[in-house]
Parts: sequence; structure tokens; C-alpha cells
Amino acid sequence: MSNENLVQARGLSLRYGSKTAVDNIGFSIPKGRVVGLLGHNGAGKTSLMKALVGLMPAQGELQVLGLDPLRQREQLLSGLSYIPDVAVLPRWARVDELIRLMSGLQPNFSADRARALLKRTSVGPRDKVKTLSKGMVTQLHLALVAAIDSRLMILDEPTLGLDVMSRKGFYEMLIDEWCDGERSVLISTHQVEEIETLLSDVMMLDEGRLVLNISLEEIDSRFVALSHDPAAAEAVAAAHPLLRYRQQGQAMALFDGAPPLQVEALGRRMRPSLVDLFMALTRKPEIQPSAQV
Ligand SMILES: Nc1ncnc2c1ncn2[C@@H]1O[C@H](COP(=O)(O)OP(=O)(O)OP(=O)(O)O)[C@@H](O)[C@H]1O
Repeated sequence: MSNENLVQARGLSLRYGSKTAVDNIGFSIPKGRVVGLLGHNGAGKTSLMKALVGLMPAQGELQVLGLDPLRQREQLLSGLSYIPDVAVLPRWARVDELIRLMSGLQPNFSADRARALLKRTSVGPRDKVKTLSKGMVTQLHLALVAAIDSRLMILDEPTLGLDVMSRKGFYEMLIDEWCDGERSVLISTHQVEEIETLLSDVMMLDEGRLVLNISLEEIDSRFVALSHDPAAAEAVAAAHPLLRYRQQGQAMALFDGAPPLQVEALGRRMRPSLVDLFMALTRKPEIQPSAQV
């Protein structure tokens, strides 16, 4: 593994019996990145994250922090911050008890750091988990895993079920307190619009296949969204855009690469949003969005 890559996967497939959840994918996650893992329900996000933390056997090559997740799981987990999709903290425990528990279990955990992080939240050290709201439990969980001195954080739909303010608070704490240009985070989410500004990179899974793995800067240079007059729709369609849709009442077309000059001249070039790109690359033909042209 190169020093820069915290995760390295090549020819990676994940199966449940005869069901293929992740199909022959390859990617790497260098240091200092905030990577969004996007995909519809059942695309394979949780399965991939489970394999990364050694909870699921994999075919192909997989290294996380230079370790084989399945064979060296114990060693890996001591250097990893992970919140699974069904994150639960013991309801009976008080916050300070959890901090003590983590100190005993996790050699790289700093109780002082966890207490400092919790000062950012409304969670008190004597609070019992069962008295906290869902948003507070999630912040507590983040404070606990962010207090592990690790280089990689893996978050599986961390803000599921939280209101918009709690989601914002969660991501602010993550970015301010954990991302330092050396550590990397892999986050799966369905809230594509919300995390777009946080991400440095995005990976899109569609039925187990990796259909896009790109940095946000590369999206700007590779994909073109063209806003155009409805009268030009036929000429635009003839240039085979990935997706035609409407945005703020305006007819739009999304292209992989610049469209032919005569087509580009029919409209105004705009920055494609992550959601549009996601729709274009992972949309099943039978579930066309109502906003489609
Ligand atoms: N324990 C299991 N046994 C059999 N098949 C499974 C199991 N867990 C997941 N799958 C299948 O593997 C595929 C990928 O599921 P996975 O949970 O990884 O998707 P996901 O992208 O995390 O979905 P969601 O967004 O709904 O959480 C799906 O087809 C799912 O039905």
C-alpha cells in the first residue's frame, strides 16, 4: 500500500450466498479526503463499509490502513473510527460511564478529547443515554469515535432520522474537530444535497457497481450542465446527454464531457449538481423523476 492510501481495493466483490452486493470494484482513499458514498437503497453501501471494517468477507484485494480487514480485524479496529448504520449505545449508561468504558476498550481513545468534544454539544457527562434525543445520541457517538486517535473514519448514514439542525451540527463537528488534512472520512448518505459542500470526493454505487469515483473538482471539469430554451430540446437531445431535466423551470441537459460546439451554443453552460449527476448515473429507467423533460 502506498503511504498516501488509507484504503486500497482492487477487484473487490462482496456476496451473500448467490447474491452479489458489490461487483468487482476498485478504488483508493488517500489521506485528507472527505469521501461521500452514494447509492440508492440496496446499492451495496453498507456491505462495502462492513467489508472495510472486517465484518464481511471479501473476494479480491482489500487493504485498510495497510491491514487485511478480515484477518487483522482486532488491530484494525483499534486504529479506526466507525459508526455503523444501526449505531446503538447502551441506553442504561451515563455519558461519563461510556467514556470510561471506551478508555478500557480502545487503546487509542482519549477521554479528555471526548469530554472536550462533548462541550460543543448539549450532552452532559451525567446524562443517561436513554434520556437523550436521537440527535444528541448521534453527537455523543461522534464525540466518542472522534476521540479515537485514528486516520480513518467510516460513517454509515450517520444522520439518519435527525432533523436538519442536528444534521448540520453533526457535520460541523465532524469537519471542525476531526478533519485535519491528514485524516480521511468515508460517509454514506442519501442526503446528497446537504453534504455536497463538505465532500472532496464522491463514489457512486449502482447495484453493486462503482459507476463514478471522482473528486468534486473533476466533476466541474468533466461534466457539463446546459440550460437551454425548450425550442432547442430536439437538437440538445440529439447530442445524447446523460440526463434531461428541469431546474427552476429551466430545461437542462447533462453531458459527460463538453457537448458539440453547435449544441453548446444553444444554451448556457452551468455547474452540474451532485444530485443531477447521481440521478443521471444511477437512475433506473422505470423510475423517471417527475422533473424530467
Ligand atoms: N444479510 C444479507 N443477506 C442477503 N442479502 C443481503 C444481506 N444484506 C444485504 N443484502 C443485499 O445486498 C445488497 C446490498 O445491500 P446493502 O445493505 O449493502 O445496501 P445499501 O446501499 O447499504 O442500502 P440502504 O441504502 O438501503 O441501506 C442488497 O441487494 C441487499 O438485499
